[in-house]
Amino acid sequence: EVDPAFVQDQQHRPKLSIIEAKGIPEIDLSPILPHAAPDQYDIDTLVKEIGTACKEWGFFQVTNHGVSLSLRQKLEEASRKFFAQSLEDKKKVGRDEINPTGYYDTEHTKNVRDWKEVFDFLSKDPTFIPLTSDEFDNRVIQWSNPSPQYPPQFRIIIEEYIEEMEKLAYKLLELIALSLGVEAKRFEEFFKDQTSFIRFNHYPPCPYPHLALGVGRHKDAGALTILAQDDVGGLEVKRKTDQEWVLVKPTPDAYIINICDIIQVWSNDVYESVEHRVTVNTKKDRFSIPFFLNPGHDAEIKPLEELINEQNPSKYRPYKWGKFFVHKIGSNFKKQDVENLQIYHYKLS
Ligand SMILES: O=C(O)CCC(=O)C(=O)O
Ligand SMILES: [Fe+2]
Repeated sequence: EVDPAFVQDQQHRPKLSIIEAKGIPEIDLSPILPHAAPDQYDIDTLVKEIGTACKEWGFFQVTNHGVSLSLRQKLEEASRKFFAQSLEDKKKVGRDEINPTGYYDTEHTKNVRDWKEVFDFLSKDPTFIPLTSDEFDNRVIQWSNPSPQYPPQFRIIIEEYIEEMEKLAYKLLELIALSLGVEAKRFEEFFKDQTSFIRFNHYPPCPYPHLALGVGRHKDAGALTILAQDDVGGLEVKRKTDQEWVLVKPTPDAYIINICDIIQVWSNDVYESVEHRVTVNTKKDRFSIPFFLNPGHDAEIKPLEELINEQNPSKYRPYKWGKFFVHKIGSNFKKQDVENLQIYHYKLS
């Protein structure tokens, strides 16, 4: 018998026939590789491509991104070894309500349990974060990273990989800023005390792929996500043109990039954070590794002044990233009776 905690409402259950998202743009980043001689024409073309992808899909894949393939393979190998341990060993680096980093297997998305297990690791150790989501509570606490004992070197490999993710994320942010017509470094200031983290996902085979999801439909709350998926497939994106769920076909060595809620707000809805989800299958384990680029907890998020005017007024009321983040994390940790906080709750009507 399937545990009802995992069962999706009828209208959110996956279809068995899948549409392949051939349309998801694949973007070659070689014009901005460190050794590339900068050619203004190539860079302008790249910026246009990124702008179109952000507008039409909210998702794209990048190749020639400069991240070492052997480092990625080392990390993927370490992730498999970590999850292959006994539950008891994994729980030695388990998450709790005080320090929500490390291992856990009970995440909920929109109050339905996800068919997966996870290991989270922060970019910055310590990371400063508000104690509560109450806007009048000024107390700040520190989160720190777990110290996994197995596989050996796991921590060092993760730290090395995170450095690469940050470099790629900043390059992408510059291209996105240019595509919106603002200064390349416009977003830099928000990331001084960043709250970014990397997540290791393991989706075990599931006997009820028609009822459960690896991750239920959701939008990512931060600025930008850089995802490495393996060759199994399962990530689906809600296509903007017709609201159909389409599969993001695995491309070896490419990264999947998606615009998250904060860029949606900064751009005043020129770009949108797109819904996605992960389906599971009865036979294969699937592994993925998203890097979530998040600003400092104190960053105030609102549409960029350069993009609003009398004809095009701000569509959002400002919010503090840390408060939003803490609220979200609390609701993913356990099932709640109320609707979770979503970015549209900040929309001005
Ligand atoms: O596993 C995947 O492909 C995507 C996971 C995801 O969307 C998330 O962790 O936010
Ligand atoms: Fe996601």
